[in-house]
Amino acid sequence: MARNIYGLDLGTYEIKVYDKKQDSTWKEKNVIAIVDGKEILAVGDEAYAMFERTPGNVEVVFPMKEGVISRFTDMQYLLQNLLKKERRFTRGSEYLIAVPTDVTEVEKRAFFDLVVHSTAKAKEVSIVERGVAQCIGMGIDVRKTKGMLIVDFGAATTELSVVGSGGMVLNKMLKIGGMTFDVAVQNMVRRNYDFLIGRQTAEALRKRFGVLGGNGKASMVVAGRNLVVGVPRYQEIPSSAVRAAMKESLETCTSQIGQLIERTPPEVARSIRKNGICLTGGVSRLPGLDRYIEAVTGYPVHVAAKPDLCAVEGLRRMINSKELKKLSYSMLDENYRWIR
Ligand SMILES: Nc1ncnc2c1ncn2[C@@H]1O[C@H](COP(=O)(O)OP(=O)(O)OP(=O)(O)O)[C@@H](O)[C@H]1O
Repeated sequence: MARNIYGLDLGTYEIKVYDKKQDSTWKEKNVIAIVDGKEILAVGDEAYAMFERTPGNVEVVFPMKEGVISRFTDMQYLLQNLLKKERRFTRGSEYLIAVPTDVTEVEKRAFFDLVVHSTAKAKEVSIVERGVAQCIGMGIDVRKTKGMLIVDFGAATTELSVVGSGGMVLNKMLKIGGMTFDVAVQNMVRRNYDFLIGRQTAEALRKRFGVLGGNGKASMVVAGRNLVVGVPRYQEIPSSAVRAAMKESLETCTSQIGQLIERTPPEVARSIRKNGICLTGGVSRLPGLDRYIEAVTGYPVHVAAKPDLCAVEGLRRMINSKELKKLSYSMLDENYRWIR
């Protein structure tokens, strides 16, 4: 069978894949369900549907943690199964992988090993900084732009990338993301209401209320367990409490954005002021997040169309353009060095 080319954006929460042969993009949850510590029960969206609903002998695991692969074998199994699942998978294919910049060489190398040392038997593996892929995904000519600041609000990380003149100028990865907000909301509900809710309920609360907007008096009734009487109950949670729970993490993000801009060379910073800050990643869909960042930083803020698919869209464009492909690095190349 002729070789295929896959574009992979491996996120802590969701895997996004571009398949050149099918010319299609798909995404699935980066989750695996394991029975008795060894047998695989389900992968992807199917496994996520079991999250927090399984019996004691079934473990639902996220094989990536804070943007990097933490359970290599599980991740390898998961990816291979997702690629094969009802899709015409081609062994010995080519891979273009979007990787975070602010991680160690060993952590980057794991993305390479994932497809080379597996039954996928990749023939060629190239990588590109995720910030650069996202810039391309937004239709920006990275070779010509003098300065762009991309803030990728993911599930477990927020990656700040200053891109200019065809490459990465500055980059910083924060260990804050949608899951951090979910845990903060869960803790707030437990502390203020003696009430236990699951992560998916916390996620639903923050997605509904966001950061700004509305009349501030909205509330939502959620199911959970009352910790005083120890039985399942319903509890009304006001939007103000949810927003207060996310405040500290949001402030850390905006202060880090400010610090990165301060470290940016003046010429590049001037372009950022003109172009504004671009928000990508699933969490940038939070209602009011763009206006909040705009108010705190004083910079114009835009949210990318389909923000969670921005990087994989960039990979699609790179795979289909010889010129753009030059912005990636082959990991099989002896001269490969991540930082030029
Ligand atoms: N409409 C929405 N409102 C708010 N948050 C959302 C919305 N849709 C998705 N999210 C959040 O986006 C996150 C997933 O985004 P994304 O796919 O960019 O992350 P990821 O790439 O898997 O993670 P990371 O980049 O940290 O490794 C989840 O935390 C999810 O709750």
